[in-house]
Amino acid sequence: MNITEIRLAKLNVPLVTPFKTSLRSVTEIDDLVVVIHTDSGEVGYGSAPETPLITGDTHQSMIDVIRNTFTPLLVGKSIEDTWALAATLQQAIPLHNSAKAALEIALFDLYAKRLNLPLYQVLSTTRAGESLDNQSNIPLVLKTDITISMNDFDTMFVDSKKAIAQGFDVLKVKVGNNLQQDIDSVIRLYKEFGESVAIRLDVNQAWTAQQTVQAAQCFTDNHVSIELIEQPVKADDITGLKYIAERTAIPIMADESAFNLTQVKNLIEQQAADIINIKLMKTAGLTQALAITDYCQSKQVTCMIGCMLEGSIAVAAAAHLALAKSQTISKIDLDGPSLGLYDPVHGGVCFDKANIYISNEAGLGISTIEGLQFLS
Ligand SMILES: C[C@H](N)C(=O)N[C@H](CCC(=O)O)C(=O)O
Ligand SMILES: [Mg+2]
Repeated sequence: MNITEIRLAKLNVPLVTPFKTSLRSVTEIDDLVVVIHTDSGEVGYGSAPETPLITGDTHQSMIDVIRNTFTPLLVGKSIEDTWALAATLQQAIPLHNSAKAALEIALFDLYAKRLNLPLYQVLSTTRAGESLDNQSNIPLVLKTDITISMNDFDTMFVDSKKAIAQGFDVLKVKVGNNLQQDIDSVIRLYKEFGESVAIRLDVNQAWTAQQTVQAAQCFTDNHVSIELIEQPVKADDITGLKYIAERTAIPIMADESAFNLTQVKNLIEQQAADIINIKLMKTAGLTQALAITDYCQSKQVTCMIGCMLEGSIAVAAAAHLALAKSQTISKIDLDGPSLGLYDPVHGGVCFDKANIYISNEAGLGISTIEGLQFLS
């Protein structure tokens, strides 16, 4: 099975409600879709959103690097060599993690189809040629949290109530607006809903280390139980993360500080983070995400599988990874597709509010995608 062509398309899905973090506010899922064609007629799908404030990648930068750098490296190559092709992609040029992620996902979709295995079974191996774990007894369902966007308290209250009514039992509450307002909103949300759901916070880098310790102390003083605080300080402020981790019992999760294995090792060695949020758009795809989960498993560090605001092609790959590495990835933040008004991707992984059902179809199992707008 040889690669003949790589086509690119846009795929947009309006959101049920605007997605607001301390970094950005958006009203639709906006993905670049990669379609890898082969001489057997089989196609592989991958996708990536643009998150320039986090990854530095825009759709235009992805289009340029895929067309100019990656396509010439892949066309004509055999899908049998997917592990080597992924290594070639990673080494070809620094950065461009989102483009690499979309391509790796499409390559592994094809590779798993070639092996006639669901992707999670392929990811249960760590490299080509290893025998597959017997995964037949694992349940093929994951439960995701849901993002509660950063808004005034009344809006966050309504959004939380609706999410709980839909069956979500973990709220990922976005904060990072104004410290006192953040603290007040979280305390009030906890008093309203803390009995029935877990509450995790994502600050998206908006607090200082001192503010984080102050907020954590307020939560403790008010008997507010917070599951974890995600990326409270700037991505490069590892000293700040360590300062916080030394002063609060609330687990601290690294997100924007943890793109690659080197950063993850440093965070864990320095005891600057308790939990690592793995996202394929940060790790440049599946291979480095596997290396990070293997390392975290060896250090008995818990991981979350996360996503950007993105649709169900790449998030399906993340769900397969979570299933393959469920011993280490015990927290799931794969709510991107559920935040959309509908899912244009059919077959394979089904995102049904809090539940993510993973099928045993080969690869990602995608049958059709509605509304793809191919780029010329
Ligand atoms: C969508 C997911 N629950 C989430 O919150 N991801 C963000 C980044 C999303 C973005 O800005 O696209 C995160 O964990 O920081
Ligand atoms: Mg985050």
